Amino acid sequence: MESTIEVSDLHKRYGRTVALDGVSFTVRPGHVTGFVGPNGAGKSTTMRVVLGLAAPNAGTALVGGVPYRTLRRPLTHVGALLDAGALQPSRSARNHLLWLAHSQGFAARRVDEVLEQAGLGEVRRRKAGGFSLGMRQRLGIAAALLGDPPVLMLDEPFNGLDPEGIVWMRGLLGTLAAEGRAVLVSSHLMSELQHIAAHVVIVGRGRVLADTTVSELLAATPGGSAGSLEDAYFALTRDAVEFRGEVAR
Ligand SMILES: Nc1ncnc2c1ncn2[C@@H]1O[C@H](COP(=O)(O)OP(=O)(O)OP(=O)(O)O)[C@@H](O)[C@H]1O
Repeated sequence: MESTIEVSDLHKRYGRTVALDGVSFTVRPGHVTGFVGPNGAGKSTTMRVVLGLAAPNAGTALVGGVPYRTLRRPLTHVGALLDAGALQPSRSARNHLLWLAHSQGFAARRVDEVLEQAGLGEVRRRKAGGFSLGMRQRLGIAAALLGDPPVLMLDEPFNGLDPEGIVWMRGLLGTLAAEGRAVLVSSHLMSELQHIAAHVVIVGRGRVLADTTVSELLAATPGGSAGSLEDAYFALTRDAVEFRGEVAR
């Protein structure tokens, strides 16, 4: 199976709100692709469409060349972190993952492996409801890794992580990409993405503003390769900001 996410001319409306207005891009294996844009640009909607959680009004979204809903054991194809809060608070971290693993026919041994990989080995029996946001993010990552998928799609994985967690996440994303996986990561933290992403897709108001390598993007920005991804981002999104105050500098 190809390790790719391909979205093609996606359109999505919520009532009178246009969330996606013709979004197309491909996420390829072997590197981290950063997915960035102002609040309301359409990043989460795109990810939800890829996972079949939202139906587009037009366009297609494929994982490994096929629609998500046709995948027989989806967690072995794509691991996703969309909403780290979406868990049953009274379940322990381990039971949360066991429940997921059971639904897809994975062995309990795999649950313990991903708990260790996510740095949750010591708290595996604690109730997830008492977890900090950073620990929930780690649990979400463990769930995403459960099926050893060739494609990963992570919405704001750095949210709530402490400095040690940020360094850990950076290393993990790099490793997953180096293993040949396709890794799509949305983040508002440009400095983090500059560390880890080789490719970037920038969206604004439901449209793709740039789909390029980070080095090409920097070369085309005033300041050149010495500049920052943040400067390139602001130059591109200046006119596409929904809530201007939030990115004004
Ligand atoms: N379920 C929904 N019902 C109504 N409108 C929605 C819904 N989901 C998203 N939208 C709207 O669609 C647009 C795109 O939202 P989306 O959450 O995809 O943006 P985003 O880029 O992920 O933003 P953020 O950076 O704030 O997470 C916004 O205007 C948002 O208000």
